[in-house]
Amino acid sequence: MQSGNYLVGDPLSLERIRSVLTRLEDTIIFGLIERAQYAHNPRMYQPGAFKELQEHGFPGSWLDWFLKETEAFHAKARRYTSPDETPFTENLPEPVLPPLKFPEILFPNTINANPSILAFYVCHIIPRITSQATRTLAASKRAQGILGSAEFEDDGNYGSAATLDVEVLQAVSKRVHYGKFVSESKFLEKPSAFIPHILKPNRKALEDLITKPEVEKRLLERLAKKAATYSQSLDASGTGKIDISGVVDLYESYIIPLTKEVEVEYLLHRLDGLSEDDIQRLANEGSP
Ligand SMILES: O=C(O)C(=O)C[C@]1(C(=O)O)C=C[C@@H](O)C=C1
Repeated sequence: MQSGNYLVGDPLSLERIRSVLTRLEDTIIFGLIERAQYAHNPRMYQPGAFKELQEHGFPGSWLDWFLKETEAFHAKARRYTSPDETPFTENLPEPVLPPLKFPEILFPNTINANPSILAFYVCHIIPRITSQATRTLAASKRAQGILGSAEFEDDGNYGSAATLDVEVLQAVSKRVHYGKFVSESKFLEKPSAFIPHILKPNRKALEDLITKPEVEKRLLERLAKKAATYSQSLDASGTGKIDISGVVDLYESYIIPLTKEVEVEYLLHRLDGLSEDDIQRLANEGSP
């Protein structure tokens, strides 16, 4: 897998976790650059827009269908038995192989941010990153004397575009849900700092504890550099193929805030079902 082997190394070292997040940046940026070659193709995201799918008994959108089919196949190869993978769809088939034994690193939880990821991707990211491809298509259609804005938005490459959408969504999902590992690592570093705000739930205090402004600042700077570099090296014309501020905004407005939401949500449930003695023991662990 492109983003590291979950079974290798200390899974709770913050350094290791951040290196996984950094590698996922590359996967996400490359995926977006590839997706931006194609037009927006809005009908891919509208439930019922393809009568062919409805005829096959599938009521969702073209993208929903791609997610369902891709995840069904990956589930059989036991992708979703791994604690760092979260599917977008439900009722997936059982793996054909016996389960792998994963070390129990995370506190049991049911956090799933995928509905929010899918919504912001479809409503904000896709229209923004494809606007350049749409403009190019519009110019070429205009040169051929074809007018009408619907034409500009749709290049008919539904299979290629949806394949890339699924890849980007899976990478973003993995990245955001890695917030659980970040939280576990930070919690175990100093349980006594978190426990009072979990027992008397205080989201703001927990968010302040997990927030590292200097890490976020470095990340956004690195991201702008990477997007500019990769975009140029992939584009023969040298004009750059992706809206760089769009990539930075994706992280600043959606990916980082959602990762933090996952971190806080995870912490709020970190003591569920533990006895007072267990909690006391945890609280004493981080103390001198
Ligand atoms: O690296 C961390 O400590 C994280 O919690 C991850 C992350 C991020 O999403 O990149 C989120 C919150 C922090 O403010 C910094 C970075």
